[in-house]
Amino acid sequence: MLRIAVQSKGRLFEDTMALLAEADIKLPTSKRTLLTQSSNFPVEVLFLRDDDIPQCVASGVADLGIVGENEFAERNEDAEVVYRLGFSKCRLSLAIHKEIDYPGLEWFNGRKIATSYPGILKRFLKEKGIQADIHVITGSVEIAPGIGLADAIFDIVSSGSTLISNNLKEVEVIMKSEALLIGNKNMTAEKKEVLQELLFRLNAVKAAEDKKYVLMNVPTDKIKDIIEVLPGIKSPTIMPLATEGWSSIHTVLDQKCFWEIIGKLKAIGAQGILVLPIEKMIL
Ligand SMILES: Nc1ncnc2c1ncn2[C@@H]1O[C@H](COP(=O)(O)OP(=O)(O)OP(=O)(O)O)[C@@H](O)[C@H]1O
Ligand SMILES: O=P(O)(O)OC[C@H]1O[C@H](OP(=O)(O)OP(=O)(O)O)[C@H](O)[C@@H]1O
Ligand SMILES: [Mg+2]
Repeated sequence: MLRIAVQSKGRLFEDTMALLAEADIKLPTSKRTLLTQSSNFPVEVLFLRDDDIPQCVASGVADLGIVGENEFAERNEDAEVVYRLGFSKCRLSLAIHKEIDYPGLEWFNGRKIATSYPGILKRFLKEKGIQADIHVITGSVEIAPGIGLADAIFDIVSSGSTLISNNLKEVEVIMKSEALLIGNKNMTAEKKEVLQELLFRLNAVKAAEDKKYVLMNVPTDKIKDIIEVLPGIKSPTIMPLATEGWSSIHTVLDQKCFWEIIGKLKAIGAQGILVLPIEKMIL
């Protein structure tokens, strides 16, 4: 039985639970238990505040944890990154009042910086030789300069809208972050085996992300032209239609280049194009 520590509520909770569900790991839906077992896979889920997840995994109380890279870096605990999950993307940045002319990092010498990430900030400032005063605050960091609590902030930025609404501007990006699956370094061979199965499922889910299954009817004499514009996983499947001179082509397309390719297919003569979601993909 593998124990996975997951954020009990907050930014990571929904995407984490959705990912486990896509990997067909069934968990009871009633939320208020702190430890819950899957009914169809040998894992149990432990719900914690994200701050406590790295330590819990490093100490072996949990075998795995799903946590933001920022929080993992801040805690500096001895666990390993097992898989980069790709959601909850954000960055940790230094920001100052929007009207200040920013000359470069030396501006921070002698300034007071408010943050919930003192560990990462301290390491960064030391590496750059900047002497600043770190003021630890656990939330609403962006308000600090406006109320005279600090000259600058070091916090999470995603869209940047919190900075804008507090009259701040981002001047240095210190680290990029995404959700990570972290693991204890001393897992037993049995647990590692379950982890391999979990990773196999996560890979299948991730590989299918942003991919579409596309079916279309094409004039048989245009098949060669159509294949030239299709970047499918291998070669596309081609089947004759009942109507003489027509064929059906099936392939997988990346969402990113989807519209561009569909346009080209139509121009060549493809018709009746169907686009279906893909749940899992085993490569
Ligand atoms: N605006 C955002 N966009 C994308 N990801 C974010 C954003 N804000 C936070 N995150 C990521 O989600 C993680 C959890 O954020 P959340 O705000 O839920 O943390 P928290 O308030 O510390 O939660 P907890 O109550 O568990 O301690 C962060 O550590 C970060 O990795
Ligand atoms: O660049 P943005 O898209 O505006 O996102 C950044 C904000 O998101 C997070 O706060 P959250 O909304 O989770 O609220 P919190 O203060 O309760 O953590 C983070 O602490 C920033 O304040
Ligand atoms: Mg937290």
